[in-house]
Amino acid sequence: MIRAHSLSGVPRLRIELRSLSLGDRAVLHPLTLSPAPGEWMAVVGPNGAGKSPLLRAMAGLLPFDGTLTLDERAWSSWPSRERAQHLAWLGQQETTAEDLTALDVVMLGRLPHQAWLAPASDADRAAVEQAMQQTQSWDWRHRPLSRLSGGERQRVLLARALAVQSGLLLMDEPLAHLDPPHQSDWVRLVRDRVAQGGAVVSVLHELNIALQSDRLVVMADGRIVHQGAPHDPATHAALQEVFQHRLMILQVQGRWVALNA
Ligand SMILES: Nc1ncnc2c1ncn2[C@@H]1O[C@H](COP(=O)(O)OP(=O)(O)OP(=O)(O)O)[C@@H](O)[C@H]1O
Repeated sequence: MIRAHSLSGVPRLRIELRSLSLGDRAVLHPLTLSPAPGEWMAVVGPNGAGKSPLLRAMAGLLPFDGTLTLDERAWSSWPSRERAQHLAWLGQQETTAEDLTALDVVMLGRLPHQAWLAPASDADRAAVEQAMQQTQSWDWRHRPLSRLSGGERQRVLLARALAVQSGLLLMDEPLAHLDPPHQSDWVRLVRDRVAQGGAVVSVLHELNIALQSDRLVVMADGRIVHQGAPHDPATHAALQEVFQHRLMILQVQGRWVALNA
């Protein structure tokens, strides 16, 4: 596998949230979260727990009552271009211009690095090729997004996020549509990112993948009910609790796995 661009000066992201409302409903309640450089954090919990709103708030995409800081400086006071260089986002069911080719879509990830209306540089082209090779999407780079399968499309959108070469990578259900080998590739990509000093936060429904992260953030009813390592019995207890004791958490060949009970 091609190694990721080496990351330096990864800023510390921190959210201190008092509440977040959608419409007239408070869907998140007081919480604090701060992914560390060199850490992969997996946010898990049942449907409707508030995982997506939390991630969107951390990416500066949803307003909330509280503070969001990068290196202890208010998110809103950072120039938008610098924010976009530091933080890459992969959302759920993202729509983008479907008639763009896969290559053009991934090149959008380089916008934060390009001067206004400037053509792509050699560094931009290299970053795009690297990201597309990493996600095995390079071979169909000239195909429009509308003519790709769900998993192929997801890999292009993942490549776009990787091409930013940001220190912070936030991904909401990144494994949607990915088959098991590509899920394993995704784990390797994330591991590579954090080995370079990056911070990765992912919302995951795949508990077996989440159990390979550095820290599980377990949510229920708009709150973080536990944060801990995958091997920690307290983490297993929290997972059992939020999933109504309908899991079996076992160790198989040195790895923790969750099975439906
Ligand atoms: N537009 C909206 N207006 C009001 N409430 C909403 C809206 N969107 C979501 N909610 C509510 O916000 C809460 C959090 O929902 P959300 O789907 O974002 O959580 P989640 O943990 O990401 O769930 P899932 O695993 O189903 O993706 C739920 O109670 C949901 O009903």
